[in-house]
Amino acid sequence: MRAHTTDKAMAGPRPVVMSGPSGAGKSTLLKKLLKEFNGVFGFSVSHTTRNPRPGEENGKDYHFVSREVMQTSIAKGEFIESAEFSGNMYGTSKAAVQAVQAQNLICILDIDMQGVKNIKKTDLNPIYVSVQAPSMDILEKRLRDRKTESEESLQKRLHAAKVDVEISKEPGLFDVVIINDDLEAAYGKLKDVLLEEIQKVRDVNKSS
Ligand SMILES: Nc1ncnc2c1ncn2[C@@H]1O[C@H](COP(=O)(O)OP(=O)(O)OP(=O)(O)O)[C@@H](O)[C@H]1O
Ligand SMILES: Nc1nc2c(ncn2[C@@H]2O[C@H](COP(=O)(O)O)[C@@H](O)[C@H]2O)c(=O)[nH]1
Repeated sequence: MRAHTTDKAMAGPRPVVMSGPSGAGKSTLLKKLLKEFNGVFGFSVSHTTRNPRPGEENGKDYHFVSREVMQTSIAKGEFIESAEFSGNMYGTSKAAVQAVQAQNLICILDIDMQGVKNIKKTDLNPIYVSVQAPSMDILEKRLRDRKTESEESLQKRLHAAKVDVEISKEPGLFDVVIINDDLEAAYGKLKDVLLEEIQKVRDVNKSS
């Protein structure tokens, strides 16, 4: 895609983009962050055309929609970015980001590499974090053990992961690249990167 400039109404604390290969551990890390820093972060709920996994909730994990609905919304200019990934559409709506920023929370976007490139063309100005697995073998094991993908989807995701690993080395693309080997160590690094922004939100909340 296709990137659109965000509206002025979307101004607020600096958002955070979490990217990296499928299976690297983005959701695991951001769930820990949302739990520990309740009232500081808010998740930008993306739209997708893929089917929900067991346990996923419509409106919480994703807005699960048909391709037709998503294409129509994109054509109406309702999305900041969208991408085709592993045979499905994914996208960040303006409303998803606005809903978080309206609450003065740090908005977290979990998006793929195409999304990163497209967000770079907007005025969102996030902190860019890449989460990587220690190796392709470990990534494959994590994805297989998660038991969410068909063999076809898994192969597509591993192919996209190889591309992601190479592109993420591009100087200046990410503010930080976190190798998610030991989960607690990776989480510690993530918190270090976001500490200044977390403190800003806490200070604003204290004085209001
Ligand atoms: N440090 C870690 N050590 C071992 N397993 C991990 C670690 N981090 C995450 N995992 C496991 O790896 C699997 C993939 O993690 P997760 O679903 O968070 O990845 P993801 O990057 O969000 O993937 P996707 O982009 O497909 O949503 C999960 O089963 C998770 O429990
Ligand atoms: N460009 C975008 N990518 C997104 C968005 N929401 C999620 N994603 C990325 O898709 C893959 C696969 O996710 P999964 O939930 O099917 O495993 C992963 O890399 C996500 O980061 C989005 O709105 N835009």
